[in-house]
Amino acid sequence: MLTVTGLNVYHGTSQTLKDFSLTVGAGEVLCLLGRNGAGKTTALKAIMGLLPARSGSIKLAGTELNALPAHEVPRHGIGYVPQGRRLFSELTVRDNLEIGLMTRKTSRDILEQALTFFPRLRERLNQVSGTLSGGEQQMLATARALCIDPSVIMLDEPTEGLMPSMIAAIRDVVLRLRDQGKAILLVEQRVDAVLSVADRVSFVENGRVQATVPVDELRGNPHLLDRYVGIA
Ligand SMILES: Nc1ncnc2c1ncn2[C@@H]1O[C@H](COP(=O)(O)OP(=O)(O)OP(=O)(O)O)[C@@H](O)[C@H]1O
Repeated sequence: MLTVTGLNVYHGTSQTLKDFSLTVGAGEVLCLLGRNGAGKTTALKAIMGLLPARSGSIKLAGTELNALPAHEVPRHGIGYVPQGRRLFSELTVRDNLEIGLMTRKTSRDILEQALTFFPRLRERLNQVSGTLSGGEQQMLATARALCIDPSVIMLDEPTEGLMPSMIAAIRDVVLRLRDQGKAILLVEQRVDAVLSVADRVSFVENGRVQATVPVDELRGNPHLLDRYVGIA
């Protein structure tokens, strides 16, 4: 469904993505795992058109997205939950979700569907989003991404700083979305979280995907974790 091929991205003269390639299918969770600075966030930003790629291809269901202006990319059905959530913190929960709806002019039914995943948000629609707990803010950022009715959802470290019960709640949502046939691209540092949610894992090192393995294979090969993330 989403196929990224040979992406090259620079920050100034420094090359941060080198021939970066991945593919994630409908009903699949692909996790990007790698050390700090490996290029995981850069990859998601480049897919969203937030960073220009000098070369390479980003295809969603056969449509080329590379070089589209950033505001066009979500309209093709890629939902993005950035690291740090990037909510409009002065606005209410409802307003943040409305902005999601406006992005792709999706119907109110989609908002209702998104809220079925997050009953806590439904109870707090009129609350100013900056006053939500960290876990609730993560839920809102995810719900906002769902408001564009995406076929692909990309989440950048969604469990960062959350307590275990919230981490479990986010994992359950990711698995339910996968079971609904969404393609999910997840950047996640916590190996336990990766093992519990991923179908396949792509190891990112120095701006490249060095290896992609099914998660079952990873369980039997702790040396891969040691090599690419320094933990076994
Ligand atoms: N705006 C920028 N200007 C210059 N260099 C940048 C910029 N943003 C990122 N980089 C560099 O690009 C490289 C990849 O960064 P990126 O944030 O993609 O890594 P990451 O794998 O997501 O790391 P982390 O796990 O720490 O979030 C790093 O060396 C980083 O310093």
